[in-house]
Amino acid sequence: MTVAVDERRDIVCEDLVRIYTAEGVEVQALQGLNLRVDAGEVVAVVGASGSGKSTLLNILSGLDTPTAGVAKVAGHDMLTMKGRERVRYQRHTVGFVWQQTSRNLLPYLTAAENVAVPAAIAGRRSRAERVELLLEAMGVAHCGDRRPGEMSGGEQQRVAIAVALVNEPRVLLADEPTGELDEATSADVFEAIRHANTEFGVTVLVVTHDQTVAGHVGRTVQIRDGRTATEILRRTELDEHGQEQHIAEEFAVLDRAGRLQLPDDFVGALRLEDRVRLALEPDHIGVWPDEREGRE
Ligand SMILES: Nc1ncnc2c1ncn2[C@@H]1O[C@H](COP(=O)(O)OP(=O)(O)OP(=O)(O)O)[C@@H](O)[C@H]1O
Repeated sequence: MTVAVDERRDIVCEDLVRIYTAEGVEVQALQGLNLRVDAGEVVAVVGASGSGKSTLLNILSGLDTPTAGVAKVAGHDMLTMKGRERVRYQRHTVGFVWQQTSRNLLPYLTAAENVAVPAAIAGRRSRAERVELLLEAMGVAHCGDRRPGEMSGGEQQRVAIAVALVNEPRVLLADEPTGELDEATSADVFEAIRHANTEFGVTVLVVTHDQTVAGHVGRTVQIRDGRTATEILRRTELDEHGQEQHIAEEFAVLDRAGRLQLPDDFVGALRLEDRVRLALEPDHIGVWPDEREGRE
């Protein structure tokens, strides 16, 4: 039974911890993060600067090793993966898109050549057709013969997605893919990422501080202080007039130990601090401020 459940999960992080030690000072970048992404999902991890987003992506891409916990991508264990498995993993299992366009594309090659490079390294046949198909799918067929310096930032990132997809990865990881773009161009890039999911079936994890990503993905996970805090799930329903309604609902993440992090605005609205009163009701749990006498 457990195997069947794991096969559906392309990304599993359980109690993931990453501690950096710099000049004798410890920084806990990830403090027991929990995250699960099912095969075929598009999930965004959103958080403020310093919340641990890049640390998470570096671990999932096999560039960094966690200090403790579980991190698995498409069955590969990020804590134990070494040498040849790591190379195979980075070449075939995952595709990456980074914030800096210069990290995604080689400046002296055209878009088509950039897409062809990882395919050539992997020894793929029929490369030209695959390159053409991907540039077309990402809406940048017109950029095939241009070098990165001759394309807009948004076009470069869409070519970068094509590069990431060329070896048919199971998972696409994107770290701030719109960090250097304006809002309209960012929306195009997020749509291209979504299109990669619907057309090629790739599971997607986008890490960003850009809250507008929520409008483009099925699930947005909020990360705070190296932990996943709340989630927003989007779904589409038909109303009584047959019109599509987009519904976004916020959920708190409950970890395996039963810990729950309340959203900041809930805590602020009721001025909750230190201790709260709990009551188990038939279908919900009540949470109240601690208003015993003597408390301010
Ligand atoms: N190599 C490192 N050595 C020491 N501390 C680090 C290192 N990398 C990251 N950190 C610290 O870990 C924490 C999380 O950093 P991380 O880069 O993952 O955050 P982030 O959410 O990606 O931030 P940003 O959006 O600014 O890139 C921060 O406090 C950061 O200073």
